[in-house]
Amino acid sequence: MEFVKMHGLGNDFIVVAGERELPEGASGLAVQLCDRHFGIGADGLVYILPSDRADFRMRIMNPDGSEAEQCGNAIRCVAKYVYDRGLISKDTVTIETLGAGVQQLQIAAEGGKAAKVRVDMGEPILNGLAVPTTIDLNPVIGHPIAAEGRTFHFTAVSMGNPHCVIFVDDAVSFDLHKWGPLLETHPLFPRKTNVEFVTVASRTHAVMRVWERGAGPTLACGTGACATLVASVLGGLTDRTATVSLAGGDLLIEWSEEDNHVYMTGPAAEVFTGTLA
Ligand SMILES: N[C@@H](CCC[C@H](N)C(=O)O)C(=O)O
Repeated sequence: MEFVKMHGLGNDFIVVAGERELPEGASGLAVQLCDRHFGIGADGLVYILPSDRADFRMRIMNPDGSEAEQCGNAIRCVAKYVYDRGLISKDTVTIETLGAGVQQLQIAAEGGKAAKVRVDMGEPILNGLAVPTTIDLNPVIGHPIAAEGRTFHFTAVSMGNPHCVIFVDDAVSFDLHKWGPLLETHPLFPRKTNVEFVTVASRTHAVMRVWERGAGPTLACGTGACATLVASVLGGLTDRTATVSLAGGDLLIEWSEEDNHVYMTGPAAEVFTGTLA
């Protein structure tokens, strides 16, 4: 099996192309290959597949073997993979996702290789039951969530996958490893959730740290950055365009008033290629 190791701001993936469908056993393979000691090591196993609705289709498995509906950093890597290998002859590409429909991506190249990608991430889902949470409100803003004697307040956003956004005094020093897993598996989120801890620095800048569903702490989360911007706008904390700073670097996020879509711009990088015996 040929693979390419890629990343978006340090959120890293094993990317496999050439299959027609998600292979049986992909879940077990993700657990094995994503392991950082006994495998290749990655935050996800990504398959690039043919689509009858778009140029390509993406499926992504988390390191715990669960399948995610969408991944903002992986979709930029998929665009880079197909652009750099000449699988598309234009600087736009459409990619079908499991949970966020078909997305349009615009590639900015440097020296013939994709360097940055702007992704139309679609409309955020704010209906509590649709995120999904167990809360029948639309939207769910500043709702209490209690764990181990502490109560946080969260905004629920789905970008195809669920996010629980919590504003804190200092996202960088926040105890992600303690609270992340408790909130990821909280009963308010029936399909578990990604958890973002956010500090707003200015109207155009938020700092975020993420605990990802099925993956734990990662250096960046594209859908999480989109959910962060949406929650910040809903809370009146930022403008509709802002930079979200993650441990691995910055993403520019825009929530358009015109079409209600969220647009994410950021880099994608290839690290090495390999063959699995
Ligand atoms: N890193 C991602 C999100 C990957 C999926 C997530 N762990 C989930 O289960 O929803 C991103 O960049 O969006």
